[in-house]
Amino acid sequence: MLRTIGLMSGTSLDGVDAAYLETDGEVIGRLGPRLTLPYDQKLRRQLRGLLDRAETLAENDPELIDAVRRLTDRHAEAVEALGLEADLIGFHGQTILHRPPVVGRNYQPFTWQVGDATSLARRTGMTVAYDFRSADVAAGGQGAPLVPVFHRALAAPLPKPLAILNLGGVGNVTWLGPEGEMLAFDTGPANGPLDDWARKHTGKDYDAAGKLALAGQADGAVLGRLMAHPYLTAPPPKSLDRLDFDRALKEAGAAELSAADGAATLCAFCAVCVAAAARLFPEPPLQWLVAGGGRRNPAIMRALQGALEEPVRAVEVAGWDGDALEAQAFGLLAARVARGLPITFPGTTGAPRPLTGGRIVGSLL
Ligand SMILES: Nc1ncnc2c1ncn2[C@@H]1O[C@H](COP(=O)(O)OP(=O)(O)OP(=O)(O)O)[C@@H](O)[C@H]1O
Ligand SMILES: CC(=O)N[C@H]1[C@@H]2OC[C@@H](O2)[C@@H](O)[C@@H]1O[C@H](C)C(=O)O
Repeated sequence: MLRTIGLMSGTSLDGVDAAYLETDGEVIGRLGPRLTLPYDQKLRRQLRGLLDRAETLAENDPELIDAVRRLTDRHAEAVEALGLEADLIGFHGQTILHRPPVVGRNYQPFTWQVGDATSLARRTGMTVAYDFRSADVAAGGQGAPLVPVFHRALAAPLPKPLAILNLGGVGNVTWLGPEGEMLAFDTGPANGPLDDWARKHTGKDYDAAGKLALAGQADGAVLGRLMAHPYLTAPPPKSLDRLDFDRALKEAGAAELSAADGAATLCAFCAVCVAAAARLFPEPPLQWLVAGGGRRNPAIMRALQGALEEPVRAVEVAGWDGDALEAQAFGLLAARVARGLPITFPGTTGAPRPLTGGRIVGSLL
């Protein structure tokens, strides 16, 4: 078993999650402590600015260089705060642009995670695995989601079929079949647009406990227009950029709604996207286990249970830590990179065959 520390900076741009995990890349041994180090407002604003202009951003942009330095420092602080020795760090970095292959779209597929792996390795004295997505995109895959192989290992003892749903800035789901089959893809927007909405209408970073959304009513007309978005019925593989639905939300008239109704509509849309995802599964799951910050929003959880037939529960019912799964996943993925095991699959990213990926810096194992 390798002692790993997984580090994930998600699309919500709120901070870095760090988790300790012992694994050989296939089986999960000991799960250790986890923590989140939040970003200060300056770094959040910087990252958001980079996301907004990522299409035209130069690699030597001074704002980018400064943000990468701060981001990497915060990751090193997270490793130091865990206070544990590890053989290997799994460093996802921050996605600032994700342009996966899409049928009918004529661009060069590209995915961009920022973060300085070399300086993280130097500062922590540990070997660092990073750049988990680009080999998959280069081979024609979506480059996301990457967590399914970890979900499969974690859920090994649970009855199947099973759906594991992560509600971060974007939603992603892993369907696990009885024979170890994996089908995974991004469902649609989750907390991302809701956070933007809360920031605009309340000045807060997010709608805590869904208070704003619970005071409103989902708008049927806006929801109806959003439901017609072709992404919902497109067959997997598929994945999203954090900002992919911004134009659709504007065109559907979401901006004209009251603060509370807008929030309720966004929660309902998150649930509608998940229900649409369920129609793409080979067979219905026995239950839904929900991870990520969205499981703390009762407006989202209520809308989900209303939209789905099967029981919907936070992953804590399985004894998992719903704030840790993504970071833990990058510990396992790092071990797979180090051992030369595949990290992406036809059923997860649409890779042409199980593919290795990722790069390593530091003293090799
Ligand atoms: N108490 C809460 N009430 C309501 N919403 C919450 C609460 N706590 C967290 N959230 C939501 O969860 C979001 C953070 O979720 P999470 O940390 O899973 O996202 P992420 O890892 O950055 O994203 P991704 O999985 O897309 O990479 C916050 O931005 C907020 O919208
Ligand atoms: C390109 C990118 O960073 N995608 C993230 C994002 O956040 C959630 C969803 O969209 C998921 O596809 C992915 O993250 C997780 C960790 C994944 O790859 O499995």
